[in-house]
Amino acid sequence: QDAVAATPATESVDAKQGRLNQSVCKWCYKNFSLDDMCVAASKLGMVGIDLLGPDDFPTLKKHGLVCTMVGSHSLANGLCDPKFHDEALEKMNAAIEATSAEGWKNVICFSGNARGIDRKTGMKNCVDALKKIVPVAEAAGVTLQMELLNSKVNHADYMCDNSEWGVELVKQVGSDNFKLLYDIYHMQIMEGDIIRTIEKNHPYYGHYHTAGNPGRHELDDTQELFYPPIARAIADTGYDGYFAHEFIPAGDPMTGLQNAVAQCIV
Ligand SMILES: O=C(O)C(=O)CO
Repeated sequence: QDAVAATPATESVDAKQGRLNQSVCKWCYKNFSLDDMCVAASKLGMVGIDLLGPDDFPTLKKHGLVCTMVGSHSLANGLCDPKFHDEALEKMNAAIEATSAEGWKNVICFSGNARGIDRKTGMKNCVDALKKIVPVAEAAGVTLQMELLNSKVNHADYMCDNSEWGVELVKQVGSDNFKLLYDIYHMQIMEGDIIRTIEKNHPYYGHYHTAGNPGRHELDDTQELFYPPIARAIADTGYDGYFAHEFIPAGDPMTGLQNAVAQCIV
């Protein structure tokens, strides 16, 4: 059977059989309650759900799941622009506290949009903000993760839109508690060369997101990324963080999720 072909609904899929700790983003399943998503994630052997906040934590815990990436500040109003520093840092602080209280690991952050700020100045602004908050994250045992997003299709003007800029930022911040969220869909759009890039930069990547490209839908054979070897390459780096699916289902949502999980059991 082809690796991307649909797994028969009768066949059970258990992510725990593979090396990657799989997770899923709730925002892609707007018609499902969090309770229903937790049931589905547990059934597929996933360890948790991405991009939620403290109000959602009791539901996750009821199902024995973790929040694999906790939300914080706005994506467009981020750390490259000093006018958003106070608001972003306040939200990151609160997210770090809530995450650490559960013994969980990750809080997301964003460069935000450039709004005319050049990349060198934007990096300095990000470093200034991160140097203030990274000690808080270190003390809490939490990793802040800046997401790499495409600025071509979905997030025009977003500054942290390529690995080279992101990796340089991680080097300048210089803490194990600040890494990049490497979104495979977004980076396929911006730079491609996915497996080689992961092999080269994996120490700087602390979290992964998936989706098919083009379209940001299922990891099926209508799109160009072949996920089994990508997942294998990530596992082969010795990665022990989380690997979260973040595609918007075009077909039956739970069939698509089951197929995605099955392909990434490596
Ligand atoms: O909003 C997006 O495009 C994201 O990938 C957030 O994780």
